[in-house]
Amino acid sequence: MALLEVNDLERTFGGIVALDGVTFDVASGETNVIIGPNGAGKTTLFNCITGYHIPDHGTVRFQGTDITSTPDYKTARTGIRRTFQEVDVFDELTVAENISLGAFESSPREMMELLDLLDIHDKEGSELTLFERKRVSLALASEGELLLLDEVFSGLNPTEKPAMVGYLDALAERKTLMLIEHDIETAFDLADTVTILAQGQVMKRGTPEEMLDDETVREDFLGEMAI
Ligand SMILES: Nc1ncnc2c1ncn2[C@@H]1O[C@H](COP(=O)(O)OP(=O)(O)OP(=O)(O)O)[C@@H](O)[C@H]1O
Repeated sequence: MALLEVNDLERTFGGIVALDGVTFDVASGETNVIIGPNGAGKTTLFNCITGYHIPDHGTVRFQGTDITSTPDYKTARTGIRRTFQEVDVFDELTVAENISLGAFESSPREMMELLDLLDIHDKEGSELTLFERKRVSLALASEGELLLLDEVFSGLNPTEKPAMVGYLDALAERKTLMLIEHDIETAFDLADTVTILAQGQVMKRGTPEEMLDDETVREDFLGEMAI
């Protein structure tokens, strides 16, 4: 059984069709990267998986349970956690205090160590760099089994990007990851599977190698990034 099963999801906003029959599975332990042009429906898909939006049609199942109508504050407890493009860390709290808000069932120490946060545990949120804030929000999300990560690389400098790939590789050994990513090279570096979303539909799903082997995908979606 797949960890996440998305079946025939549809979501419209007024006359705009954001998701138009999206179906795919994510296996436990898989790292799935979602790519696609602006307005493709990537964020709406995350919103429907977490229950921030309820789809007009279709189902989302997590660990075999139908969570389609479960609101987001409850899906977090079922094991789906999310990070946002706008990093949500409390400025007036220290790193350790921020992480204590993550409702960890076990000690968060392992995740703090993995994300190199132990040395800065007493630094206040307001003093953190963007890279540090992103690692705090990753630690907070890491209590989940399935982590939905929205553009984790945006705003990072050329030294921080490969370091973040390293952190995500380490996280991927313990968790199932879904990432929305605009940088194709980074996406393909991390992905076990890639999902191309366009106009609210899954255009193709497969390994990075399968994407690169597909001439239509190369021409239509990968552009000059496909070397
Ligand atoms: N709350 C909303 N109200 C109205 N329209 C929305 C809303 N959320 C999304 N849309 C529309 O749905 C479509 C899909 O948007 P979505 O944000 O999911 O795309 P995306 O692939 O995440 O885009 P981007 O890469 O630019 O973030 C777009 O046309 C968008 O304008």
